[in-house]
Amino acid sequence: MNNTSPLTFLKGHGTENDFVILPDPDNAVDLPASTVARLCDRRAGIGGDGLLHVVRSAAHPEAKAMADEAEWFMDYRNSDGSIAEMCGNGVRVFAGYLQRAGLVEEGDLAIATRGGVKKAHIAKNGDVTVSMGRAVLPEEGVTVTVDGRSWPARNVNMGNPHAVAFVEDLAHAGELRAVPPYSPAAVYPEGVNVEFVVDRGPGHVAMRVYERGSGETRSCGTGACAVAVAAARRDGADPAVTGAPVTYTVDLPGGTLVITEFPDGQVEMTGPAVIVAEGVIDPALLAAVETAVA
Ligand SMILES: N[C@@H](CCC[C@H](N)C(=O)O)C(=O)O
Repeated sequence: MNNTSPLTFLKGHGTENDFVILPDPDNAVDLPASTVARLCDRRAGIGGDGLLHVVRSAAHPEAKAMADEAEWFMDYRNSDGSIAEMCGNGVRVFAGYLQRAGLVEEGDLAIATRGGVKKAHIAKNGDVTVSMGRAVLPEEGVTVTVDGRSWPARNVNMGNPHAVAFVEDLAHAGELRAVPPYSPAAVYPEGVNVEFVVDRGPGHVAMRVYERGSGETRSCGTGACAVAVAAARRDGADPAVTGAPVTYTVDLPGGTLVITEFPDGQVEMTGPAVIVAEGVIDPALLAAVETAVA
C-alpha cells in the first residue's frame, strides 16, 4: 500500500536510546528499509536510533502465533532500516507508549517481539521492568578491534547477538560511528552489537555500545543485559549454580539500567521509558522516499 495519508508518530527514549514510534494497529503502513532510514534520519527525518512499529499481533504475519499471549507486537527496526530480533530499551518505551495511549494499564503486560513474548511491568513512577529471557553464552571466543587495538570478548546472545569486551578505559573504544568494530564474520554472520565495559565497583560497571544497524548509541538494553551476564561469569558468579540472584548496575552514556539474573536463568532489566513528543508525518516525506527508490 502507498502511504498517502498523514501518519501520527511519537518520539520516545529509554536512557537516551531514542525511537520513532509509529502506531499502526492494523499493519497498514508500508515500511521498507528506505522509509525507516528516512524517518530515523536526524537531519532529513524525525531522528532516532531505531523505530518501534506498533502493530496488533493478530495483524502481523510474524506475530500472529503470539496473539493469544500478547495483543501488541513490537516490530523493531534499526535506524538503517534493518530488522533486529529484540530491543531492550525499545520494549520499555513500547510499554510506556501503550500506557500513554490508554491501550494498557499500569502493572503487568505482555509484548510480542521477534525474540518471543516478553513479560513487562509498568511501575507507578513509569519505570518498566522486563523479563528479557535467558542469555546464551556460546563457548567460542571472539575478538573486538578498534583503531588497531584488540580485546578478547565474550559472545552473549540475548535474542540478538553481542560481543562484550572488558577494556581498561572506555575512551579506547574510540570513534565508533566512523569505524565499526570487527569480529569474525563466521561467528556473527548477521552482524553484532559490541559492548566496551569498565568496572566501577562491586556489581557496578559502565559501558559504551556500538549497535548493529545504528552505530554508537547512548544506551542498549539487550547490551546491558549481555554485559551484566558476562561480568557475572567473569566474577565467578552463576545464579544457576549458587541459587542466588546476581544484580549489576550498568551505567551508560544516557543513563543507568539495573540488571538481575535469576537462578532459572531469566534476566530482568529495569529502567525508564520516556515519551517526549507526538506529531504528524507529512505524506510528502514518505512519497519522496518511495519516488527516490522507485
Ligand atoms: N538498542 C537496542 C538494541 C537494538 C537492536 C540491535 N541494534 C541489533 O541489531 O541487534 C536495545 O536497547 O536492546
